[in-house]
Amino acid sequence: MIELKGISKVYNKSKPNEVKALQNINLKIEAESMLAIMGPSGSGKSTLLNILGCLDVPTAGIYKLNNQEIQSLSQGKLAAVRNRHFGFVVQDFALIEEYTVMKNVEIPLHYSKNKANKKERILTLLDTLGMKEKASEYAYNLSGGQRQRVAIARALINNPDIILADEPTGALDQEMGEQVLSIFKRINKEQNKTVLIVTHDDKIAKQCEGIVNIVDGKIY
Ligand SMILES: Nc1ncnc2c1ncn2[C@@H]1O[C@H](COP(=O)(O)OP(=O)(O)OP(=O)(O)O)[C@@H](O)[C@H]1O
Repeated sequence: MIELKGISKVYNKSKPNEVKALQNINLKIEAESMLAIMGPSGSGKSTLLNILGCLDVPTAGIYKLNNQEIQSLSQGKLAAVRNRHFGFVVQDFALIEEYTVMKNVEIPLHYSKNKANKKERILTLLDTLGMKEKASEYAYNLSGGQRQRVAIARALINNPDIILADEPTGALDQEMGEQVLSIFKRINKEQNKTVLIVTHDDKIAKQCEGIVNIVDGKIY
């Protein structure tokens, strides 16, 4: 499903502060797999996730998604690929605090053509994540684990086939982290979504099907 060939990313190219964040990355990710991406701080994990999720483009190399080369698409076409295929979850949840749960999950639908049965779809999704009864609650009244469930619902509302999660359990205690991981496992197994999780936590990584190790911008 995903194939990276010779992907490199250089920030501030040819300037004194040039950083080679990724160097000659070759990686194949099968559809419906669940992988952890691990590596020391600054090793290039977020850069890789941003390129995979079409939030950024590589400096060199080929990125094929479902056999289509996407590394040199225009910004507009890249955004369309991103909206159609990817859902994002981040460490600090990135919810709008003064919005209700319902309104937070609705945000990606503003950019989607498929607005049919909006309320029903959101409630069904919240139900599968154990958050239906909190639909009218404001984000600022939720616990960390509940916030991450809402963020996961928001990532899923457009029915993407790939979930990219950057340290999704990093702001949660062990128990909440385990619960959130079990949600990702369920999404992977029951909804057949590909799940890629950046994590520093060995316990989380061990529960994935495979681990991509990055050191100094290279995969080992
Ligand atoms: N926008 C940017 N401009 C310049 N340099 C950047 C930029 N983003 C990241 N970098 C640099 O690229 C390298 C890789 O950063 P990246 O954030 O991908 O690492 P990471 O493994 O995700 O780190 P962490 O675990 O600390 O989040 C680092 O040296 C970082 O300082």
